[in-house]
Amino acid sequence: MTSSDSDLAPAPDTAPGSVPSDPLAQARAEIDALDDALHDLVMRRAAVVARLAASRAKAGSPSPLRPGREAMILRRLLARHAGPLPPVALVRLWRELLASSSAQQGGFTVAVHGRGPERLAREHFGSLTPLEILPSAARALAAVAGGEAQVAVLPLPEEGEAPEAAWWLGLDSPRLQVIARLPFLAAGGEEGALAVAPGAPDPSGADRSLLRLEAVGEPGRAPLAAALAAAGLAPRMLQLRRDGGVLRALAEVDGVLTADDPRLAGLPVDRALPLGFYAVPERGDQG
Ligand SMILES: O=C(O)C(=O)C[C@]1(C(=O)O)C=C[C@@H](O)C=C1
Repeated sequence: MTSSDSDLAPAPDTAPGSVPSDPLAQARAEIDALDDALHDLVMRRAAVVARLAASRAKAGSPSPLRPGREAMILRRLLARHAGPLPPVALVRLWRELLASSSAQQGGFTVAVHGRGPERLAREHFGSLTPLEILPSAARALAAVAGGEAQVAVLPLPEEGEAPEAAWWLGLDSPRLQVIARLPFLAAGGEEGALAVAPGAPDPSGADRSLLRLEAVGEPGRAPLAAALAAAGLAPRMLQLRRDGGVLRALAEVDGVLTADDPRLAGLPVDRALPLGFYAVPERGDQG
């Protein structure tokens, strides 16, 4: 046997069918078998997605993305998760799978504004999804409205931000709506972002809605919060801004809120417009 033959020949330990005696070779043989099994399942999963895409079951919808369904999948897996793989790594793996699954159902581009949103969009929509980085939230929303991108990822609104940063003031809901909050697995205290897409999001079973309020009479924060609570819409978050004589508020409330919700009718405001909803993020402190 030449030296090049011996380089190519399998080590005696790893000959097919034999049980390797060396612990490293044994673990690697086990990993190879598991990789084959995982790969088979990943290919089977992609074939089911291809069948779904071909079935026209989602025909007519502007985007293949179903963020509520994705949240349900991740919650279910996190609930059964055990062992040394950190939950954050589990979520990363599935985010790649889910993103490629959306891409399989049609071109999928994400318009992004902001550095934090750019990082979160990359993590959420996977390493292969094209990101279009835009200089303003308005440009990112225009890219989605014009069909150049399927989703916009934008900074979380902050009270006191400059009017041009407050993209939610001009969000053309129900045409464009907030559909997801990033990251889905949140450690708490870190930066967040919101995803906006055409049409209504799909509920995940545990969701929170955003509501834009406008009032000329300038009610204060406490009376507005009390009125929302009395209507059954106790705000988890309430941001206020006064532009000229008009008060505009952004409230985050539990559940799915739509424009025909009767609770909106009695509010002491001139306009109450739901801006969409998103799956309540999972806590990932231990991950
Ligand atoms: O359930 C669907 O509608 C799918 O398109 C499948 C799938 C998945 O891979 O599980 C892919 C993309 C959607 O955002 C949600 C789920």
